[in-house]
Amino acid sequence: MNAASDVVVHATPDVLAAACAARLVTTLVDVQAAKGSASVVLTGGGIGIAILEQLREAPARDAVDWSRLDVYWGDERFVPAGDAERNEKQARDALLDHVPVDPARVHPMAASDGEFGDDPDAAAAAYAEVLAAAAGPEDHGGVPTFDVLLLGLGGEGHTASIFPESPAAYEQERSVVAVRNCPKPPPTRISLTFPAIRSAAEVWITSTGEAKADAVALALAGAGEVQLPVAGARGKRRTLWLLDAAAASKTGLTPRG
Ligand SMILES: O=C(O)[C@H](O)[C@@H](O)[C@H](O)[C@H](O)COP(=O)(O)O
Repeated sequence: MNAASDVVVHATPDVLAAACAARLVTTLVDVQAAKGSASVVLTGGGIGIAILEQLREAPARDAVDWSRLDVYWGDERFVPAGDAERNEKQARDALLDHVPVDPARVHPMAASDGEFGDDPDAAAAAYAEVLAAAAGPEDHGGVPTFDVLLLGLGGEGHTASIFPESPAAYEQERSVVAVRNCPKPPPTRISLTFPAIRSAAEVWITSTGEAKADAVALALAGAGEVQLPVAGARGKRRTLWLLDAAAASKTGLTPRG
């Protein structure tokens, strides 16, 4: 864990989701003011989708110029497009279908009934090409410098779909990989790897609940990224942990105010 990690603790999951949504609005507005457009990488999972739902209802929501926002995913469940398990479907239901995003700037990972059929390796390679096409001369490794990359984490320390001791946890070359036999269903997924995650300017790790408290504490204490993948999630400029009191309960940190 790099020393530059910041940790913010909110009292409850609802306050956390609302505060993250507000933080996302102001961050994206600032980035768009500075460089004309912005990019965000979305995550699946309970808090990840709750943030999008709060963002949909946020009073300042439309301070963001949705037409100048590039949307990516950190991981995706490799299931049919209409499957309720799809992170893309959940994100569209929660937010993207309610704001005027430019469809050409929304980049979902392929579904298992899409153009690559039931071949997650081909789907992963295609997404790596999407990222490479979006990378600029100043970017490294064929991945754009995402402005904000959102992540969740599992109780055993997974993040995106990088699970402990899995092949993805050792991947240092490719930006996107297929992941099989995941302990968290559905079993087949597509995921950004650590090099891609670490291309982000800011990585925001969001988590709630006692079940995550050990993984949070271990990651902040410097655990290794193969055994505890969330420990390998860090941004080029900032790594921000956004937690509720329960997830932070073994860090000695408590909500302020
Ligand atoms: O597609 C996924 O499942 C997510 O990307 C995954 O990494 C998730 O963020 C964590 O498992 C936390 O999920 P919960 O917040 O629901 O515990």
